[in-house]
Amino acid sequence: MAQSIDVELMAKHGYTIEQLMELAGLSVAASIASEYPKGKVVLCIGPGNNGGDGLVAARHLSHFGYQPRLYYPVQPAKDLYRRLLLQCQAHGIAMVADLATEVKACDVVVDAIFGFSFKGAVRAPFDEALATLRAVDKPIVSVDVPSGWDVELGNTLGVGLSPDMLVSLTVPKLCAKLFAGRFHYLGGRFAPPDMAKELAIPQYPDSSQCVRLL
Ligand SMILES: NC(=O)C1=CN([C@@H]2O[C@H](COP(=O)(O)OP(=O)(O)OC[C@H]3O[C@@H](n4cnc5c(N)ncnc54)[C@H](OP(=O)(O)O)[C@@H]3O)[C@@H](O)[C@H]2O)[C@@H](O)CC1
Ligand SMILES: [K+]
Repeated sequence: MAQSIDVELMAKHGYTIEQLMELAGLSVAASIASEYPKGKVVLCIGPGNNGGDGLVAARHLSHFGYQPRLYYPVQPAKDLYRRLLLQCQAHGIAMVADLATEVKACDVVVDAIFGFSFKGAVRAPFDEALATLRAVDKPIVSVDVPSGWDVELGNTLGVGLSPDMLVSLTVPKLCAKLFAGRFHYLGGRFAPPDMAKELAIPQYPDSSQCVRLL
């Protein structure tokens, strides 16, 4: 379902993954700016497109006056991610290695580790990262799907995060029904009108990149 929306947007409507990722990441930063005061944000970046959304969000958060830092333990050689990381570095966004220490000193944590393609037991080094984040007392903002959750069934493995904010992209995934945090936002404002109608996507206010659902 989630994957088929992506395919339709790209194969049928002419979008590129770079465009979708840019709008997705911008909407994550806009959602954060709607609810959390400016401060230190640690963004946990995974190895796929969910992580790419996080790299984009970090850059926009820096423009919005936040102090983002990246925990990015596995950096695939893919050109798109390499360029997004270069852009972050050009914005002076630091990389951090010790997640447990960093989260103690930050105001908000962004979970951009896994999205809708997560499956199976969590492999290193993300097993430890998720354990650290499960114990954290700072608000966590999950991008699209709380990491460790099955996209439809939720936290069936018992290793998933319990975010304070969930930013669903395009449409909430089935697991969003189980979200128990304070803020549920929708972002990724890219569906053309017919698709928006078919998927019953809520109206975004004016020029906003995000809309609060809960
Ligand atoms: N229109 C939209 O909705 C848009 C969606 N977008 C975003 O894309 C996201 C989906 O991205 P995605 O398909 O790249 O996969 P994602 O969830 O990031 O993870 C894959 C990576 O994780 C790894 N991995 C998997 N399981 C693992 C495990 N158990 N333990 C350890 N590793 C594991 C897996 O490794 P592999 O299994 O391939 O070795 C691979 O490297 C989506 O949720 C949304 O945020 C926007 O960017 C654009 C518009
Ligand atoms: K996530």
